[in-house]
Amino acid sequence: MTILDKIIIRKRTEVDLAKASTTMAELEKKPMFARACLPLRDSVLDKTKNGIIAEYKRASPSKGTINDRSSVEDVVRGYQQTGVSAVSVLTDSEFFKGSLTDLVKARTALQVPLLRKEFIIDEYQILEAKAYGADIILLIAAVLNPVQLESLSTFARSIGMNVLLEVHNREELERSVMDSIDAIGVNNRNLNDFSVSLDHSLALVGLIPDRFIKVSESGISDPATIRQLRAAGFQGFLIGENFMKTADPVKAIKSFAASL
Ligand SMILES: O=C(O)c1ccccc1NCC(=O)[C@H](O)[C@H](O)COP(=O)(O)O
Repeated sequence: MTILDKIIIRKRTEVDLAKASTTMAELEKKPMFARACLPLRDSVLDKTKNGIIAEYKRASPSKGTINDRSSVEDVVRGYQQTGVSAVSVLTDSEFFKGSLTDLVKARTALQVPLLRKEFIIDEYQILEAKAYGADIILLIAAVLNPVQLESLSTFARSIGMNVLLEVHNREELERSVMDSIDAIGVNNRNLNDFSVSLDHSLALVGLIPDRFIKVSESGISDPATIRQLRAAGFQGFLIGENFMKTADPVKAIKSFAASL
């Protein structure tokens, strides 16, 4: 069984438990649910911003604990000060030590679009994302078939959320392109064996239709890589570990952004 299989099995249980404790109607009544989501496209294309989608990431299946000392608010505020286009917060607790509380803390500290980084398999999690302050949801082609993708992305759009579709190879991209998504992210990390290669982004960028925002995800650790990805056609760059693994993620992103 792969790590992705294990995550999805766990997710089904988590969603059932969450539904039993808070109804969808209750989520819709939460104060943050009523706010209008910030558009990812505008922020990524804003020339005064740097295209980085900076991630708050405490731990991961591939690396174990990355940083369990830095506060969410301090880190995301620091990210925002360096001109990032968006911030990503992992909300999975079992494998990434994240939470919906982290998401709310980030929302309260931020004015840029906020991504709920989660393994979404059910509309309930999309309502949760909005109720806890996210503007963007992630849908992963490796765990959702086209019918599920269409249904979840259409639902997210119907409540005003932005949709980032994540693919890892050509087959996933070709079966998943649809009008109900806003952005396509190519994950350089193979989620089954954790190997990372920029070649995935470079091979797929030319196949992504221009109407979608193009994002390269994972394993980005130096400004020269951003320049290479930009030249290849990417507009957004999702980076977590490179900043979070340092003692001071804000200092790390400041020096990274200064060299862009
Ligand atoms: O990061 C992992 O080990 C991982 C394992 C299994 C599923 C997802 C995983 N990561 C989620 C992400 O997509 C990354 O956190 C994100 O792209 C940032 O990557 P990085 O800059 O390499 O931290």
